Amino acid sequence: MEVRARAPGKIILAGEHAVVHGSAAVAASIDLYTYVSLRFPTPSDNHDTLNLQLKDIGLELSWPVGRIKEAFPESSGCITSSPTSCPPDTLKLIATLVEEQNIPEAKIGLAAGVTAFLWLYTSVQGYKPAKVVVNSELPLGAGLGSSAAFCVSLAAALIALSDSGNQDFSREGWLTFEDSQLELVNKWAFEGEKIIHGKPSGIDNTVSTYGNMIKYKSGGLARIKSNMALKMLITDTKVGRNTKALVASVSERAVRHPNAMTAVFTAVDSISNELATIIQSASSADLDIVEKEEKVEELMEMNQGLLQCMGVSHASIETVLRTTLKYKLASKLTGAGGGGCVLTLLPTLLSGTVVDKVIAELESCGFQCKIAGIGGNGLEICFNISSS
Ligand SMILES: Nc1ncnc2c1ncn2[C@@H]1O[C@H](COP(=O)(O)OP(=O)(O)OP(=O)(O)O)[C@@H](O)[C@H]1O
Ligand SMILES: C[C@@](O)(CCO)CC(=O)[O-]
Ligand SMILES: [Mg+2]
Repeated sequence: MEVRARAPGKIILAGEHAVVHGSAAVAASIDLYTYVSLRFPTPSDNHDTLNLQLKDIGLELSWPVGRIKEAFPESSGCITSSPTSCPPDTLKLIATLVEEQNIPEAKIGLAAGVTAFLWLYTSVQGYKPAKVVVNSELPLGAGLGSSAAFCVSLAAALIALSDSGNQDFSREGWLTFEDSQLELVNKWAFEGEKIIHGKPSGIDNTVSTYGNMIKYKSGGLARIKSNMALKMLITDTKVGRNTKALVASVSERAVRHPNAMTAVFTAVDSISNELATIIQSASSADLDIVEKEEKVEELMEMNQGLLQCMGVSHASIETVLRTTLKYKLASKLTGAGGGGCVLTLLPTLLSGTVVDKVIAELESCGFQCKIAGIGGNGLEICFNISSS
């Protein structure tokens, strides 16, 4: 028996970072997925290892289950239904298990993801031997929510094959979870995100779990029904960054300048709320659509200015902004910033020739552009009985 889970990445249209400090943010899923496959060996396989293959980085890690039990004997694998944070002592014990794998220095940023894997795996499945394979269509660490898609798809695969999973394995194709299970997956994924991000708001795992478009504020989620065909160009600056460090740097700035930063976060809150209202409002004529797009562009520019105030822009992001502005197009960073990806709104009436030109100019700077589908399905799972 094998289960596969897939969870989408995301773009944040407004409100990143400020959402960590209580402001509203607007996010949408994109049609790029992370896939996790989970398979338990049959008794005749005689395997007693937990094997993790991270295909995107060409890394295969393996732990004898006895070694995991010895390192942290308290995990029972029966707490599936009550997601809990990894206690600091356990985090240290897991860190030794990760260190023993001698992950190459160049890939050390991945250690947090592996730690999150071990916490989620042992919490839901205990010390069962298994083979877990991860691969993704998302760039890792580029602002498109790869960490959340990783945690959501992993939590879903683990829960689907847990004793309380209640799944009908004979159903075929990609399936959705029931609401109660989606909620459970989302909570476990949030615990994984805490290990990777330090202090996540929960927006990334929530939009990856539920898909579509959401407005999110301090744990509260409102689904948005878009009345606009938003077309976004996503430019990956290819400058690597780390969400945990960027989130921490904004918090430090907020401690140094509490009044100014509170004003910045309040302004972002208003931008996100206005953006959500515009996206949801009905439009009748072409003119109306143009007006709405112009407002969205202006709000994106204002949000970008405030992200600069927070200190999370980057020279590469500024290059994208300058380049797209030459074509009168508005852009903002998406996700944690510091490099990573930038969004540019492509208005409905923009000619294909202009789109081609702007992409060519951005790519001549060494950036990579794509137009992703926005607002599709969230988490889905698929069973493969024949591989038992
Ligand atoms: N497919 C994957 N395989 C292994 N590890 C992954 C994978 N996807 C994400 N990760 C883990 O997530 C980390 C990247 O998360 P990070 O939060 O820094 O960036 P992001 O989620 O892509 O961007 P953002 O949080 O700004 O949306 C990686 O270093 C790794 O630990
Ligand atoms: C930077 C941030 O706001 C979004 C990262 O995609 C962090 C978070 O909300 O967890
Ligand atoms: Mg992340």
